[in-house]
Amino acid sequence: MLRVAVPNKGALSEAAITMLTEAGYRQRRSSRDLVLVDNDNNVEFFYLRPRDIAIYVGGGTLDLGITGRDLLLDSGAEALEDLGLDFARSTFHLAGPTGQFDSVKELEGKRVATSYELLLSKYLEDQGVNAEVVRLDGAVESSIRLGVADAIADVVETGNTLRAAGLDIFDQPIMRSEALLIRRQDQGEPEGLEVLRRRLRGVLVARQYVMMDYDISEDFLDAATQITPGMQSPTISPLGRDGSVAVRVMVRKSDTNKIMDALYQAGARAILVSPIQAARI
Ligand SMILES: Nc1ncnc2c1ncn2[C@@H]1O[C@H](COP(=O)(O)OP(=O)(O)OP(=O)(O)O)[C@@H](O)[C@H]1O
Ligand SMILES: O=P(O)(O)OC[C@H]1O[C@H](OP(=O)(O)OP(=O)(O)O)[C@H](O)[C@@H]1O
Ligand SMILES: [Mg+2]
Repeated sequence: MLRVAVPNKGALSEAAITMLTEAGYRQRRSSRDLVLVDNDNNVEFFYLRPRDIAIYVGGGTLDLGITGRDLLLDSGAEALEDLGLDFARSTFHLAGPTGQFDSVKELEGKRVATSYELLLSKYLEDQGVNAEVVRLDGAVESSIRLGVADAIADVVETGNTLRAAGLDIFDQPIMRSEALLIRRQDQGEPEGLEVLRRRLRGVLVARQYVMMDYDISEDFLDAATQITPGMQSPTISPLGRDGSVAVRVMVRKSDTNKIMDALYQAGARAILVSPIQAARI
C-alpha cells in the first residue's frame, strides 16, 4: 500500500486535502484523525506537521508527501520534488524596518530571525555574509520590534503581515515556493506513484484549462488554429453547412477572454467555453 504524508494544519492542509479529494481519494473527516486508509485506491494517508513531512519521506518511512518547496529545502532531507501542485505559492524574502536595508550585504554582523534556519544560513553563506541566524518558531515579524533581531527572513504572500508590522522586503527573493508532491531521493518510484501523479496532473489540468468550442469558415481555419493550437492539436469536425467547421480545443483558463476576442476578430462565431470536470492527459 502506498503511504502518503498530508499536512495536518497550516497554510497547506486544506488545499492539499481538497486536491486529493478531487483526485478521487478518500480523505479524513475530522481534523483529529491521524491516519486514513483508502482501500479502494490502495493508499494510506498520514496527517503530519508540514515541517516534518520531508523528514518522513527522506528517511523512507513514508513513500510520498505533500509539502512546500521552502520546507523541503529547509529540512535538508533526502527527498526531491516530483510534481508542483500550484497552490500555497509564496516567496521567501528578507525584510527589515521600512527603508533600513537595501541589500543582503548590509546584514554583515547583524541578527536575522527566521523559522527557516537552514535555508537562510545557506543563503547567507552563498552571499558571503556573516550574520547571526536567530531561529524562531513563527510570528517572526514581531522579532525586530521585540529586540531579538535586526532583520528577518520569512514567507511572504500578499505582504500584509509585513506591512502590519512596519516592515518591508529588500533585495531579491531567496526562493519561490509552492506546494509539491515529494518522494525519496536515490530510490526507484514507489508502486502506485504513477497513478497518483497522473490523477494530480488531471486535477491541475482541470483547474488550469477550459474547453473552447467555436465555428469558423474553412478559409479562416489556419489563422484560428494558430490562436488556439491546443495541447496536441484541435479537434476539427464538419458542420452541416458548407465551408464551415466546428473546432474544439483546450485553452488556458487565464487566457480565455483574450483568446475569444482574437478568435472573434479572426471570424469565429458561436464561441463557447465550458469547464473541464476532470482530465487524464
Ligand atoms: N500566507 C501564505 N500564503 C501562501 N503560502 C504560505 C503562506 N503561509 C505559509 N505558506 C506556505 O505554507 C507552507 C507551510 O507553512 P505553514 O504556515 O502551514 O507552516 P508552519 O508555519 O510551520 O505552521 P503553522 O503556521 O501552523 O505554525 C510553506 O511552504 C509556506 O511557504
Ligand atoms: O504575506 P502574507 O499574505 O501576509 O502571508 C505571509 C504570512 O503567512 C504566514 O504566517 P502564518 O499565518 O503561517 O503564521 P506563522 O508566521 O506563525 O507561521 C507566514 O509566516 C507569514 O507570516
Ligand atoms: Mg505558518
